[in-house]
Amino acid sequence: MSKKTHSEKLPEVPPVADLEDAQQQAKILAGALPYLRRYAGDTIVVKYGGHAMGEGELSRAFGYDIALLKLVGINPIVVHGGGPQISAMLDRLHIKSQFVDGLRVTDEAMIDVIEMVLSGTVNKQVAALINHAGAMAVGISGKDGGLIHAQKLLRTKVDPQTNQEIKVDLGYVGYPDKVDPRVLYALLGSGLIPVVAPVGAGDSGETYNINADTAAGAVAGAVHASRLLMLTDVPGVLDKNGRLIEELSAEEARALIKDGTISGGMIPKVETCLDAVLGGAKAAVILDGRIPHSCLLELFTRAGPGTLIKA
Ligand SMILES: Nc1ncnc2c1ncn2[C@@H]1O[C@H](COP(=O)(O)OP(=O)(O)O)[C@@H](O)[C@H]1O
Ligand SMILES: CC(=O)N[C@@H](CCC(=O)OP(=O)(O)O)C(=O)O
Repeated sequence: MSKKTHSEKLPEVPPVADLEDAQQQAKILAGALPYLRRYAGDTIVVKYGGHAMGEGELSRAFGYDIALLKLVGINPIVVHGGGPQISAMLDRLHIKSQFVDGLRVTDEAMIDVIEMVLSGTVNKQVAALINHAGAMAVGISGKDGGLIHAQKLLRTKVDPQTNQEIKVDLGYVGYPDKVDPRVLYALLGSGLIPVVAPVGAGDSGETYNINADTAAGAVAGAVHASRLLMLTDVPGVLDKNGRLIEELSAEEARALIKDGTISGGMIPKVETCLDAVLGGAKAAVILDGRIPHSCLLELFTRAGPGTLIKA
């Protein structure tokens, strides 16, 4: 029987064409040194949005980025979404979705399907991407280890006809009112990378569907993450003319939500970033997850490609 070496299990390393290429690679690695030092030992929460989950090369690059962070001494925690994947499954079951301010109204028939897609299919796919890159990721849901305790989210809206506030019932949509990070520390302490599905449990053990941005922000706060990276399918927050806004203060962000420039799924994303930075995170960034290696570009180069939200 042939003896299996450790290196046989590692993912393929791209071939280096010649010395010039090798020197270029070495230069890039050396250039990353100040950043490696800056983040050594830090916890970084990465929100991997359903729209950012590309096919093939792109998702492989994401898995490599997260594995690399771990291997250089950073503690990454991934909180993933799965909105488009949920919609596809609900469509197959002929169940219609309705959204209020970017949140999916979730009735009793939908919550089981949503939990199945998020904690089952998507969670395992994301963990597998990281495992394939040579690190060890463990997929859990917010219900595991009592990580995310949730409460029903209550929303009100102003009725344009009567100008009165009306209650909007979003069903089993929850918000994380308590996060117990012990299970995350246990995994991180064992050299593992937690991959978290955004569902939580209520007082009676009922399941709540939590917007993944909100879940990521709550996790980032609970572990005092130094950074929150939000990967999505646009270059960042865009202005009225579709141009990228590179930096946003809390005040500017609120004004853009109010005047409708920021709408739909971008609202919980920006609100989460604001909560994170106002709650003590050093920075929160909304990034284009369609750019390969966007996490590495953001953390280890000057060319941070998205919108930085500051307090
Ligand atoms: N001002 C804005 N800048 C960028 N995107 C915006 C803006 N307002 C609304 N959006 C929408 O928000 C979407 C991102 O949110 P969402 O669909 O929930 O993504 P994800 O699945 O990554 O969480 C974008 O695809 C875009 O359609
Ligand atoms: C309440 C609510 O809207 N939950 C989201 C959970 C998934 C999610 O947020 O996924 P993305 O990050 O890919 O958008 C949903 O049902 O789509």
